[in-house]
Amino acid sequence: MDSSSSDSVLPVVAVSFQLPLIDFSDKTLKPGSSKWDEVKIDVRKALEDYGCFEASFDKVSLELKKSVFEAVEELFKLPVQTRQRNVSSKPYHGYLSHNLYQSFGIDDANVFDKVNDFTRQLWPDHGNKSISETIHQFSEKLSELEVMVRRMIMESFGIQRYIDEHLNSTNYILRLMEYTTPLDADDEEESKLGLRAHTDKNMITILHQHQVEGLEVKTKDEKWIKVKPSQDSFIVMVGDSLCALLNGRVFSPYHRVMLTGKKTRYSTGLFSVPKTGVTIDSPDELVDEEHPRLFKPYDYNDFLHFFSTEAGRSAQSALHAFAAL
Ligand SMILES: O=C(O)CCC(=O)C(=O)O
Ligand SMILES: [Fe+2]
Repeated sequence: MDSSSSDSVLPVVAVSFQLPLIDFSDKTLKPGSSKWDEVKIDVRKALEDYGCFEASFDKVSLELKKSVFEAVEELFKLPVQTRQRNVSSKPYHGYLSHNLYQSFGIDDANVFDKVNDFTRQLWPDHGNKSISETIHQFSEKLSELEVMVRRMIMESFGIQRYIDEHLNSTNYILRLMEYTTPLDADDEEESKLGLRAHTDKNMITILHQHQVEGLEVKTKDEKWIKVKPSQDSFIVMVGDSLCALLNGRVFSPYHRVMLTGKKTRYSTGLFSVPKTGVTIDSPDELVDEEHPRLFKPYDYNDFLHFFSTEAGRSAQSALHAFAAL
């Protein structure tokens, strides 16, 4: 979400790489269990080193993923005037379209009535019950993975006493994305930029790419790596606001989408986003001599607003330009 550019010129070629793969499907994975403590260590390490990891999570079944992408294809077949009826009171939360990219945005996609509001925007007479159910189920189940990751990371940094307050301070938006390469594209081998390099501005993002590759992530040592699509897993990624909340202890990586070939690419992203009026401020527990406070407290909406300005878009890091001390 929230694309900005760190690359003004087109990009160095990415190399294939396997991100840390962490299993969240174990039935004994409950707070307090030994499995939980084991996984927590891996989560923290991956988020410190890469700002992201691959998560296998079988609560979202293959069948449910299949239904989601059938729904996604159906939604993108709607006429453009209909797609544009997906609007939101929040900036950038509705239907978006630029160059090869377009996406729908569904606020509070883990709440059935809200998903119903979305399908009613597109089918005003009676919505679309089956699509609403599919999207709701997917988001609700996937949000369980997102909550586990946030619990683990907060426990791991010794700030568990803020967990409930923190979890209550966010809600979710689900984005359904389509990337199309024009049929008359001259060179099939040449990569085309589907989504410019950016860091996400929210807390945590959970991505899933359906069959067609394209997602690339920049490592701390500035190498671009390709994240292969996998039908069994999701990519969990840190956004700038989690980085700020944790006083820079985790890394929010630049990432982008590069398209090769002519296949249409579909992906989904579940974003946990601070609610309106929430201030992001790192707890004192995370500040000491070795870790001086890095960011001033900020209102998430002010940060987004800064990001929509030329200064925000052109900054190497919008978070640092906006909030660094
Ligand atoms: O389509 C993708 O895989 C990535 C999308 C993304 O980075 C975003 O929406 O912020
Ligand atoms: Fe993103």
